[in-house]
Amino acid sequence: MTRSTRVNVPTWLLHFTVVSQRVVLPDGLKPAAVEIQDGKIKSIRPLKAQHGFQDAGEDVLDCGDAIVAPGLIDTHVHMDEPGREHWEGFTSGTQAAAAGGVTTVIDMPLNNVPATTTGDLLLHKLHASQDQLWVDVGFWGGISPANAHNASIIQGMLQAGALGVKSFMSPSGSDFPNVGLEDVAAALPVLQRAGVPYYIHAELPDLNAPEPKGDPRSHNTWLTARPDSYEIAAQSELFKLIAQLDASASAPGFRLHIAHVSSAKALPALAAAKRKGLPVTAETCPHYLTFAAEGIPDGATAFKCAPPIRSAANQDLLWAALQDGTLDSLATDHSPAPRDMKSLDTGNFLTSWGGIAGLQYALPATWSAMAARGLSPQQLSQWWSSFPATLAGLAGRKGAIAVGLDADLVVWNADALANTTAGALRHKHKLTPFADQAMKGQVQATFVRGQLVFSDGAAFQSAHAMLSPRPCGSALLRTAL
Ligand SMILES: NC(=O)N[C@H]1NC(=O)NC1=O
Ligand SMILES: [Zn+2]
Ligand SMILES: [Zn+2]
Repeated sequence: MTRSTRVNVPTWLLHFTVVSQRVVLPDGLKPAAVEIQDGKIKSIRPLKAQHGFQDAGEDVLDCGDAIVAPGLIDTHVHMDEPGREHWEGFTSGTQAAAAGGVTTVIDMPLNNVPATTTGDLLLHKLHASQDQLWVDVGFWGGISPANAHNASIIQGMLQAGALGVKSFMSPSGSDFPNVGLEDVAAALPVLQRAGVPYYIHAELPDLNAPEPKGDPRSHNTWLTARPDSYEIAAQSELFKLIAQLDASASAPGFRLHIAHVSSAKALPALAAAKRKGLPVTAETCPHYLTFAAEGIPDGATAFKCAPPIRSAANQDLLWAALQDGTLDSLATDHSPAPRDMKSLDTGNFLTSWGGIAGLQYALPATWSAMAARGLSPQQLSQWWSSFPATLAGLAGRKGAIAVGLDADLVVWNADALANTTAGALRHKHKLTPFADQAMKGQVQATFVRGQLVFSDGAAFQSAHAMLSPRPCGSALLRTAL
């Protein structure tokens, strides 16, 4: 299959060498010269730190001490198009990604309308995305009670190019019905045989829970409405289902992936499931790692998301779980909405849209907190590029700086502050809890398959790396990889 929206840029624009004293390579942070041709990494040569790069015959983009890393792969983004492009949309969403050093996003099957639950609806979304993509974009299909029991519809989504599928176990807040355990159980063997991930929003609500009490302007009221027990219960039920599968029937690439783990209390069972060898992985998000419930002001609904942001003590345990491998990756769950849906006039956490806009700030939010903990840029690339590429089935093509892979690169300064003013923000809506935060990790340039899609000032533009004049991202379809 060759279905693709790739735009061909003349190859003479795409032969140059990126040089830096700090390139994130699979075996460490090193001085290196990365040669790019035809959108791929053609060669990687070591550099002597004290000498710099000297080869008169090559077009060199010298990044000095800036970090050159694999572009980030955000596997959890709601672009909301078609149908809710007034919430975000592919143009603003992928421009924000580019400005944030995110070179690939995988779009969720909701909150676009209708939700992406058939192959035809995926093609409809693909059509809507045409000529709007500034970074590469893949798609998850959606599993709801309406298609979970129909293997040919699920296979149809995969044949149309979905990289895997996604379900909610609690109401999604939009028009994508949540599944029950019987639906998950029906879909799992189909996904297992197909070798694709099953991404799950794992909160299992207690249907007998009383209506939330307390001041609706207090984040604490929202927190008590979405207790840790919802995450614990959902994961526990999922692990039981996964354990019942015939492991020998799993094609490579199949796994259950737990979206946005917020509760540290769910981590011991997750770690135990992994120790048993169950095909389970999990992510958390920058907002859970950088904000704490104690610090959320009354009425500040920009912070509302599900599962909710929990305590500072909980946050420390999420960091520990990332470091010990219980959590595998990071993703933003970028889920913006128009201002009026965030109940800013009343500050009511119970009526506000649940969803945080953070796509453009993935790198600085993560890095600021990592730098404070003494963690390394390689570690950031593991959580933001390497594992996400594996999850999305893109590991042979993206997620590392290695010969033969797509030249998806982010050049970033580890010490400079990111510009977090509204003027620099490319999201369609400027409401974000990261607004005006002092965060280290300034993205200086972003390359998607060798094409410059973002440059902070003129420093990284040259005759050989000119800012792309038009959307040059591709749709990443499973059937065309
Ligand atoms: N519908 C939707 O995007 N929901 C997301 N928002 C959020 O805070 N958690 C989600 O799963
Ligand atoms: Zn979710
Ligand atoms: Zn989401």
